[in-house]
Amino acid sequence: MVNNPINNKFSQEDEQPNLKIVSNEAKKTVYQTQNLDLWYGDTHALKGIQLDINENEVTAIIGPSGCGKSTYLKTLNRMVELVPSVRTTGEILYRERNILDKEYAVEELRTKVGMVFQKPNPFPKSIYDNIAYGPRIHGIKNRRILDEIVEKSLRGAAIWDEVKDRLHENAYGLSGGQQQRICIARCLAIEPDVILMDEPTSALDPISTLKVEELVQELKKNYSIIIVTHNMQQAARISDKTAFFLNGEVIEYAATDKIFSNPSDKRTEDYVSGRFG
Ligand SMILES: Nc1ncnc2c1ncn2[C@@H]1O[C@H](COP(=O)(O)OP(=O)(O)OP(=O)(O)O)[C@@H](O)[C@H]1O
Repeated sequence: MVNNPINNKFSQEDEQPNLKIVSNEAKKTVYQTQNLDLWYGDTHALKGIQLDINENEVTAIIGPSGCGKSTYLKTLNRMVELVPSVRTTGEILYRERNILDKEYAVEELRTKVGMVFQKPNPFPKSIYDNIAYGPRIHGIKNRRILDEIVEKSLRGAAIWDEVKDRLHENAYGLSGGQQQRICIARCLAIEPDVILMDEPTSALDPISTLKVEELVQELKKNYSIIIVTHNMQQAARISDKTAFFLNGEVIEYAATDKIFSNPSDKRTEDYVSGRFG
């Protein structure tokens, strides 16, 4: 039977004096997922998910293909609603309000929660227009303000120096790794609270991957980051907490050190040690 990861994770860590003790007390919770179930038609893709996500941390979601990682991520900005057969029960509290409540305006949520996808997806526009796109939609027309936002966002995504002399060239002319950082900059331009990342480095070479990983570490000072990754070394390198999903359930959720060095559940141990998945 699956342990309740939320209720027992800290008490288990307290019993392990050599492990880093993670306290929830100092950090605020950005998302609280409570009894979340999700179906695509008859497919029960998420089962009884309980997960609290802290602000200013990197939370990694790991697990084998088809276990529900992307589905869970896409519930956090309600993108999953784009699939007509989707049905959900339970609650996802974002800053203490249930985003699954129909009264919660999805447009409002999307201004707070940005998303970066597996494949870099810049618009077929100039670098400048890619970053200015969101702010313009929100009514900002003043050129000087837009210039400031563009520079700040590109600096925030650690790509300003590489593109500052070619802001009006098409973003498609950049490398894949640069395009991904443009997409992160585009996300920052709307000043989100949370950044969701769905395997953001799986299409990138090792050097670009390293740059994005370093960037994630930097960004967590100001944002809460939730990242789906197949790359367990990446989860171990960059995340504070890790949730292990299997068959639509959260099997274990704890400090990343614990998940990778001393997991409580045999299935987590088998997965992180490469015995399946
Ligand atoms: N649009 C959809 N319509 C129907 N079923 C879906 C849809 N998207 C996902 N599923 C099903 O939901 C389950 C979870 O899929 P999901 O994509 O969330 O898994 P994942 O862990 O992200 O997988 P991967 O690592 O391969 O990306 C799977 O059984 C999948 O087939």
